[in-house]
Amino acid sequence: MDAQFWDMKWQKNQIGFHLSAVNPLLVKYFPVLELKEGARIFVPLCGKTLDIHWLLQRGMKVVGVELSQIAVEQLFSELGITPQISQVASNMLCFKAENLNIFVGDIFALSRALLGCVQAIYDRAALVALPPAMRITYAEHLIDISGKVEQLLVTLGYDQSCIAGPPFSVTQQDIQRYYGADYAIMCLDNTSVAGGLKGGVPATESVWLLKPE
Ligand SMILES: C[S@@+](CC[C@H](N)C(=O)[O-])C[C@H]1O[C@@H](n2cnc3c(N)ncnc32)[C@H](O)[C@@H]1O
Repeated sequence: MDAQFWDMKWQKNQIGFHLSAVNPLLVKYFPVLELKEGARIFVPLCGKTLDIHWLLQRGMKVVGVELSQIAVEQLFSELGITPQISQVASNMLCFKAENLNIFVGDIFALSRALLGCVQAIYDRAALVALPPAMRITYAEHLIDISGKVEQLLVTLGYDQSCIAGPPFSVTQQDIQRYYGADYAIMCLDNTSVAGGLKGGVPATESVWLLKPE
């Protein structure tokens, strides 16, 4: 899954991962993060998720990173906000508005200095969008640039032999391997995906709270 793969998805509007409503799991479990109004939350691989609208309405400051400029332009357009756009690194733009910074580029090119201070991470369809070989690097990079803040993580579990990802199946053992050395990992929810994944493959959506240790 390289940049070209995701660019094509956005160009062809093949964005089945994009929910047409705020993720109910975010609404249900956001309070466990115990964030104060004005806290800054990082949404990696953010697409144009409506969850960002909801977080802003909750008084959060949101910072995201997304490869596709199409996605980010649509995000701001749907928010009804005109961003200020600046080139913040040779391979990174920043779309900026009040309480909202979205970096357009590869998360692996996002530094701690660019990201700035964040109090929490909300990962929905980010870890599971990455193939197994990239996930350890992603988890280490996320910890490195965020300073190991708490995470609300949403994953999918299913029989990977039935369909190819993304989204990829991520097990509890995987999460333990990626994050177990740095976080206490609590499973908050396991819910069957209604209708299954891509043509009905039974799948479970899980919510995890990762608390820094
Ligand atoms: C499965 S989608 C999820 C989007 C969003 N989190 C949501 O819930 O709708 C994954 C997104 O990550 C973006 N992406 C993939 N690899 C990336 C990378 N290395 N850096 C930044 N964004 C990336 C893709 O363009 C895509 O929009």
